[in-house]
Amino acid sequence: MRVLALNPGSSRMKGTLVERGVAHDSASWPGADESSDERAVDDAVRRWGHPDAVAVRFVHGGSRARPELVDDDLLARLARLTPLAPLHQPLSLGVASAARSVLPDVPVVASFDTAFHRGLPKAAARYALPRTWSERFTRHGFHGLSCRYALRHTSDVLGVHPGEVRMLCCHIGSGVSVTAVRRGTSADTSMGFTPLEGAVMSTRSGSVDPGLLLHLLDSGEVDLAALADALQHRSGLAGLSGTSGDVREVLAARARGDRDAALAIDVFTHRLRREIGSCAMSLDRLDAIAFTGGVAENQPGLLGEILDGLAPLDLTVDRELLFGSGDRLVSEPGTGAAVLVVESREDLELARDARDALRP
Ligand SMILES: Nc1ncnc2c1ncn2[C@@H]1O[C@H](COP(=O)(O)OP(=O)(O)O)[C@@H](O)[C@H]1O
Ligand SMILES: CC(=O)OP(=O)(O)O
Ligand SMILES: [Mg+2]
Repeated sequence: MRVLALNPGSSRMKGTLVERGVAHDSASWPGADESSDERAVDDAVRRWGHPDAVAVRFVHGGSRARPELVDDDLLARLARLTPLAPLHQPLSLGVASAARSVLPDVPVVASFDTAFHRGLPKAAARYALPRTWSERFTRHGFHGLSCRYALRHTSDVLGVHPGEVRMLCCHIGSGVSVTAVRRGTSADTSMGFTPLEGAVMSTRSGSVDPGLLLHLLDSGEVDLAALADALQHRSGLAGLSGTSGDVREVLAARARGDRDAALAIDVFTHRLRREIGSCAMSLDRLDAIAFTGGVAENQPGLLGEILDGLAPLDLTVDRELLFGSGDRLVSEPGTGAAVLVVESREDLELARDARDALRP
């Protein structure tokens, strides 16, 4: 089966043609409005021909545990989740609709980041809110397709069944999250009801004292729309450094001696280590830590800074391997938890989901 896997990110849309589990070619297109979605799908078809299926990554699937075939009803239901993932959901809805109109005879399958975290124990999934809220508004977790691939890859490298691996998956891209994986599922994760919770991100704040948010609203400093805009688009590395939030720009500014950029990186790495430390406590032992996502894959220097601050985890990282390229084990063998850098292959997981969803 030839699957066109589409992964709309906040900065760009990535597409891959996957045939029988093997990625043939990938491309990316700038996002994102209706016409650019159609252009991207048109371009993918021109490059790679008609696929047998299209798979689209949706960050938020609510409580859905499995991929689903897209129809008008599903799109309408997923559109209701847009306020919970405003940087991502509209892009996925847009490109799924574009795929249906460009390829009317081809099935389109929606895959959900949230599905991997369906097994979150209640202790990790619940917020300590009044009962009527704590049952309705639970922690979902995101970057699930990325975690699933990282688990698959890590268990291959370690030579053990995925169900036996106790690991952390640290996804460091525009969005940043840490997930503890046990028995093949999520034991805890840093993102919550929305992909705004947890670590500091490119433009997202990550966790902020809810008391501060109440104060900002109550004091009239901002209204709800301005607060949402600030937390989603103008916080994180962008807010602290005064750049776009692209890690490359922040690191370049720090190298020029910019103090705001240096502080932004310090806050980013500090808060990420805190999430790593707290997720590690959900595991009875730590076999591996996998680092994945655009920043982890391309910025070994910054990854080294993060790893340098993880002394209590007793990791032994080989600097030469760290500064290598491609998927690699960067820890010294036989010295505690394995440390891996893994390319985020959400595209392969998307294709797998499409095959599963369409299997007769
Ligand atoms: N050499 C590089 N190439 C691409 N992205 C890079 C590179 N170095 C750092 N990055 C960072 O990776 C981020 C994108 O990561 P990615 O996982 O593709 O994010 P997303 O899927 O959320 O858009 C960019 O914000 C950028 O800061
Ligand atoms: C969930 C999320 O933040 O995804 P991304 O890193 O692709 O923006
Ligand atoms: Mg991504």
